[in-house]
Amino acid sequence: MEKEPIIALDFPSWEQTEAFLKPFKQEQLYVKVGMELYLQNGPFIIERLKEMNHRIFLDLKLHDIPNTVKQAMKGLAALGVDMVNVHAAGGVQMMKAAREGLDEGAKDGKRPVLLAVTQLTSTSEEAMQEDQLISVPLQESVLHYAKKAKEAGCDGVVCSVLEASIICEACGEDFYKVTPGIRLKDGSTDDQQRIADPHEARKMGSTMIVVGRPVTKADDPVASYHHVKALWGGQAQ
Ligand SMILES: O=C(O)c1cc(=O)[nH]c(=O)n1[C@@H]1O[C@H](COP(=O)(O)O)[C@@H](O)[C@H]1O
Repeated sequence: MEKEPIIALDFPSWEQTEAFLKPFKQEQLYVKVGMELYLQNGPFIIERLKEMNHRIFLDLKLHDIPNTVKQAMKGLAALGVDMVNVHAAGGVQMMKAAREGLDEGAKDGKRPVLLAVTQLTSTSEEAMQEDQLISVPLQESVLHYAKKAKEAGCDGVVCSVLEASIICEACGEDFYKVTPGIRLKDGSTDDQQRIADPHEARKMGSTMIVVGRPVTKADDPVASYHHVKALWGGQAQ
């Protein structure tokens, strides 16, 4: 279990990202750069965050034909980020290709951790069945994707806290269960459907939690981050 919650830096510009990070002073963080920030600013963002010694999950959720994903992953590995992801729905061949790309592009022999997104935490069982024409229960779909991700050589999955324990049983404790959809009991759920608080995440076997708006939109983001971290670490109720 990672001690640091991953903070989703869902901002449009470096200026806003820097302003958010400033009150954290010298604290070393684990941050997530997603589509919003990366696609508008590019690799420059990664360089800046690395200079600040933060660990980086580059969340671009690749989903394309195997060769395209392999070549893209080669480039992402060369950026020296710590973790990347693909959509498991791209299939076993695509996930294998992602892993090959990372192995080939790895910097100093250290490749990023590879995760596969199962069912997005914003997806309810009802929406999955209707939009994707999947008739099995959502947990079964998530578990199926987790097994396929393991078979393809991924290090773990992105799932909700609600599926972490069944994945643990099927794929082992060391297989990463990275869980977004983290909400505090008194907060808003926003567009998330499968949510849990940091304390529940720890009990259910998440390896890492990803938290965005409950921290980034809080009146006092540093205090909110430390509250989340204490709940996650079991130092608060
Ligand atoms: O891959 C992800 O990081 C991800 C997968 C998923 O199923 N659900 C999910 O919310 N995320 C990301 O996790 C973050 C959650 O942010 P908040 O909902 O603001 O806490 C966002 O940056 C999402 O892009």
